[in-house]
Amino acid sequence: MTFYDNIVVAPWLYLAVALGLVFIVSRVLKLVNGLKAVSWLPGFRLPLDQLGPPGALIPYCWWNRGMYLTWNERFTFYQGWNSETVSSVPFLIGPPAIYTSSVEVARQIVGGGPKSAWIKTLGTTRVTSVWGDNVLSTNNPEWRKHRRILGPAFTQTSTYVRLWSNAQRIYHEMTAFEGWDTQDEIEIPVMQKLTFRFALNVILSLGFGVDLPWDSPPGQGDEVTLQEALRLYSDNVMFFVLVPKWIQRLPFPWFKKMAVSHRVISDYMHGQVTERRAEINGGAESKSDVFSMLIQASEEDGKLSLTDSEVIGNVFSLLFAGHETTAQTFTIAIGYLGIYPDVQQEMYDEILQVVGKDRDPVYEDFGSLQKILALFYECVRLYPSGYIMLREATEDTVLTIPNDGWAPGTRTIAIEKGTHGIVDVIGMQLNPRYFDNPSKFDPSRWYGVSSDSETISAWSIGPRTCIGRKFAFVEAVCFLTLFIRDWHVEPILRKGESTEEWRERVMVPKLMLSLGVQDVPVKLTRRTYRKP
Ligand code: HEM
Repeated sequence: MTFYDNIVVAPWLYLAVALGLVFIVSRVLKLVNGLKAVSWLPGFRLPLDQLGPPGALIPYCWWNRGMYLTWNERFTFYQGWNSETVSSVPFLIGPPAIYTSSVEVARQIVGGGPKSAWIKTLGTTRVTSVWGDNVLSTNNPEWRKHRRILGPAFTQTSTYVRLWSNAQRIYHEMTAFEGWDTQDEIEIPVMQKLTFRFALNVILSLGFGVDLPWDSPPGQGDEVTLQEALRLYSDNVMFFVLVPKWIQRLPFPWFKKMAVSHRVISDYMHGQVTERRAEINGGAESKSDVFSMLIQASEEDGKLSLTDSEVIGNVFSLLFAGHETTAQTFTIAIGYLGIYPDVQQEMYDEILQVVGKDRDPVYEDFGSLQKILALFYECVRLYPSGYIMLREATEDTVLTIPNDGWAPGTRTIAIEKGTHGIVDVIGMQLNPRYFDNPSKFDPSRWYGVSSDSETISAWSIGPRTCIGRKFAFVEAVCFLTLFIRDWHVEPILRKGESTEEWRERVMVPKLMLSLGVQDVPVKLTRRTYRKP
């Protein structure tokens, strides 16, 4: 009898080893199938999908790059693979994916027409359709209906004239309520608090027809006012979108407040739809916000009619897509103005030349304030608030990609159904093929570039490009012109800190639904004469 004959192996151990082997084989097969799905395109092989849970939520480390991958590796990622398009094939959880920093490949993934194989993923759709199907959440053919009905609100000059005057009014409300009008020097610890409120009030006024006072009082006791509810909702949109409904119903005081906010908004929105439909059918003149325009359009055109929840869904899609994105970029622009006093002076000089000191800017000045617009483009280029565009192939398809090593020409690769297509907007905006010295902050690179140029790809390209692109341009030029005209910006430095160190501390990205930076602390000094 040998030593080994005395060892008794428990049956469960056989089972565990067998299951372990089956698991390993299944993961190897998953990896091989994933590699086939992307035509063995070079790239990284990590355990998890980097954009879905749990991979996206795990901090950046050697075995998981997560959401921060495209930012943290923005100067090395594509260079490392010697290609503008690379693959990600997870071997534990998640679908195979293609990451691209090429506009030509992006056009095939996000710019496709009705026959495109690429659609928005189920996850993206779920996140953006909490209030009802809408232009942001749907795919063809429903998307065409939403886009056609929402489109006219974004092509009429009257929308932009109203946008300008409302943004101007809200800016003046902000300076009055915040006490800036009576001070010559102001320290602002977190610039985001103001830019977010500004952008929210602008979109609520233009989109919902709700004019929020800058400093609306809170409700009494358990009561939540509409203003408060809208603010709470927009500040905590991720809670409503990502937290399962049964958790939202747990009896914690803050959860209850969120539930009440949701109800207050829902009652208001449904009441408004009924009221506005009745007004329009009764022959009353329709209000001029997007909300009423949607109801009017859907009442007029039977083929394009929207249900109540689709109207509300579309109005909310504007809140969702058009508030945080612009607010983040305004904050970044203010941060950059503080870091680059020469650029700030150049912007101020343009404002003096176009608007002067004695009047407020008007919408007619928009076309002449080219440097301010260029500043906005440059901030979105370096910190694209919509930093990822995610799609899924619904059938086997092909992609034509640039040759490796930045050699001239292209090659075609087969992509299998189920593969994710990730347009890496950060990578695209730093691609040296499109931008000289791409890491340099230089608004002048945009001087003379037409506002419909495809170089401005951070708002997407093709028929599904951002519907609020011009809206963002107009709002930005109005806000930044008023702001730079009135205030000189400096960073608030810590003791012994240099501006460069401030930049390294503050202009560090924070990724959520959109890309922003850490809290931006700035000091403002009045440029203009203060009325006594
Ligand atoms: C800095 C400002 C902004 C940036 C960088 C930005 C960027 C983008 C990007 C990249 C997309 C495409 C997303 C995708 O296809 O996956 C998009 C779509 C969209 N954006 Fe914007 N956006 C901005 C401001 C706005 C504003 C102000 C509004 C509304 C007033 C808005 C409304 C929308 C809507 C509704 C869509 C969906 C369009 C469709 O699918 O047909 N955006 N935006």
